[in-house]
Amino acid sequence: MEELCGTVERIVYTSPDGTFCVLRMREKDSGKQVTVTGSMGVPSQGESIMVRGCWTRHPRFGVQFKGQSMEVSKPETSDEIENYLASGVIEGIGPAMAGRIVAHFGKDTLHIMDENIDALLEVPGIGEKTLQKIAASYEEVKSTGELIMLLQKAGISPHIAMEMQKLYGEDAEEVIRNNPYRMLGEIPGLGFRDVDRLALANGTEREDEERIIHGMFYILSRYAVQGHCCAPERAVCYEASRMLGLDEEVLRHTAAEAISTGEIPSCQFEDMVFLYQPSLYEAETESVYRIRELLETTAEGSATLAIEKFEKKKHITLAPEQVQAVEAAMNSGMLIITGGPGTGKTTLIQAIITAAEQENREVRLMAPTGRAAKRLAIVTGRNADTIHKALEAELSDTANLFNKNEADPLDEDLIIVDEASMIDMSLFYHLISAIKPGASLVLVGDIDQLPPVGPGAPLKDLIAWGEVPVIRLQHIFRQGEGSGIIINASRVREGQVPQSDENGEFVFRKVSSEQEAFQQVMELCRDCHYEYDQNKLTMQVLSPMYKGICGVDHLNEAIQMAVHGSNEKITGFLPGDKVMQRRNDYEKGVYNGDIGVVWAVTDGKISVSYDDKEVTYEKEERRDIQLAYAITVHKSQGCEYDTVVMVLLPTQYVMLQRNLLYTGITRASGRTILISTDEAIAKAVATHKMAGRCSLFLPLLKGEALC
Ligand SMILES: Nc1ncnc2c1ncn2[C@@H]1O[C@H](COP(=O)(O)OP(=O)(O)OP(=O)(O)O)[C@@H](O)[C@H]1O
Repeated sequence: MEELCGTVERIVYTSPDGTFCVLRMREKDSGKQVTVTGSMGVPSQGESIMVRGCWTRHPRFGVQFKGQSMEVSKPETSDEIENYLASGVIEGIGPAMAGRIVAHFGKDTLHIMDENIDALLEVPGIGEKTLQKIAASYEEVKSTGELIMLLQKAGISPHIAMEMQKLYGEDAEEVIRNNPYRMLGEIPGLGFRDVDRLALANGTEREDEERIIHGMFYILSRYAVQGHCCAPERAVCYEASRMLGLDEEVLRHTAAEAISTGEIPSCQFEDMVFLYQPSLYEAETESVYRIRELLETTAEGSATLAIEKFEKKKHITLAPEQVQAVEAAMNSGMLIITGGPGTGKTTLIQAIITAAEQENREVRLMAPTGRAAKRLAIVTGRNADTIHKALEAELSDTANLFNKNEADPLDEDLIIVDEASMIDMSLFYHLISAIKPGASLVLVGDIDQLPPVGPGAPLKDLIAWGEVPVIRLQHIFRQGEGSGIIINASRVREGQVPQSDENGEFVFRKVSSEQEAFQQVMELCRDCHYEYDQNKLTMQVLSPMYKGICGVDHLNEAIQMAVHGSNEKITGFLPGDKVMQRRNDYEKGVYNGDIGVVWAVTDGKISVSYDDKEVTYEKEERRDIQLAYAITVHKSQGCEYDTVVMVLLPTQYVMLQRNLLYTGITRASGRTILISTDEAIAKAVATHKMAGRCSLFLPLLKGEALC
């Protein structure tokens, strides 16, 4: 073990649970910049830290210091103090002001601020008002000092101390000593492992019941990240016993009690007990009741006239299954329409809208992602929202609130949701809870695509149940442009290897190595003049994974260098970079998956031009965007591009699945170029079984599970 001291210059990456980070640190002794990684909590930019750990060599990123634990120390030298003040930790002091203060007081700055903060008035630019702001904020920072020390011993960032101070005030320390696990879900960014370390260091017993129960919920949350709604009790107890360092018997005993009191929700199926996180339990069990209610709704509407009107207007004749779908949408409480690209789903949505309006029924259109909602709005010429927006969701790190719900449902009589295969169990529950009595729901999707990112696969389960009317669209209507892609999509769906077509709409470029695949992608980018804005937005490179030579991270790095003609890796964003929004931001009006081009980077602010608006990101918001020259197939779900370049390689073996290949190649409307090996494609088309998702939604619908 070595100790490394220095100042944090940049936080490069923080894991979503706030435990792991990658940072650049200016080492105190050598003055060199070093990369530090590790699960040791996340410090703030500008802070002085001491990290214990060892040097390692990362295959791609080179030499790094792998930290095991970290302590944040009070800044001492003038530079350290300036960095600390410039980090924004104290309200009213930014980088320029920090420079002026330290230029005036040098390394006595913090001492002077402790003893006589009024002296700051001597610094040019600080008047009474600013002084008051700084003094109040500094007082707060100081009063959290002890708390910071307490947290630091458990390797937790000082930022968490501020959050705790805000929420619990002077009771913060008491919470740590007497009820630490309540902080989970109350303090954003604090994960179970952090709280557990803190709790154990402050007197919580290893066998403490709260510790065991929250430990089990943590294990269940890890299952949820992998797509599972619940998990077998035995598996959860086994994993929790290992994680908590306790005997499995102790775990089982506590679990049995918590299950009997309902503290840990559970269901029984085929002689096995399955455990849930409370929100997913509610979602699976309550959805079953809501679906039964929906199925009891029998609207009585006629579609005949509307169909005739629609056919005349569009100059087409609806196929029998399309007619059946319009009629079913008018007469049932719930309907599922599934079909691949070009099978007439959008046409059907339009026909259903015409029929509903003929019956004076108000329609609401939605989709799970902002991109999909936008596309739906364009093709139907009507307003379409994300499901979250329609349900007036207020999302935060610690809670999700849906203002449209059973008590205050949506006003419309017919809710049509496109891309429904992307809806996870929780969102599905909130959606059907917000449908008013007597209203109907039509879910439209392509069941052969990837399952939702979140836990569960409700559309698939509902189809498998067999009680909800399902219309399967099989006939491919789209001819001409893009049909080569559709034919190959059908081949993949049926387990056959795709083939290049004559029109060049679907090109299968066979390669024999990862390196060759990488070169092909780079050549294509060059040939397609990927550096020009126009082409950047119409062509999209897709890869199944982030890691590897042909992973999204490396491709983005390489394409960014090529676009800017640089021989060195570029850090951050430059004007001209293609970027993607990573979360829904309703205030800015940009959504997860929206793609734009950076047009200016000034004072750390990044201005991005999206197709219909321009958005500026403050320095601290830069994590909301990422380079998007290449994106994952999962991220591309619900999107459509002119040209798609997709790589699929044997090294990405966990991702070699039929539905992933299918989803990737069907993202293009004009041209798909697939870069792969015979071996990888053969494996992908043959791997049909979705990685199993643990959920009792289907048995619950069938009445086979007991809760
Ligand atoms: N009954 C029909 N007769 C003739 N053409 C049809 C019929 N239904 C749909 N089409 C045409 O087929 C094409 C594809 O239909 P549509 O866009 O509705 O399919 P889709 O399933 O929504 O496809 P995608 O998912 O790729 O957007 C359109 O040009 C549409 O006008």
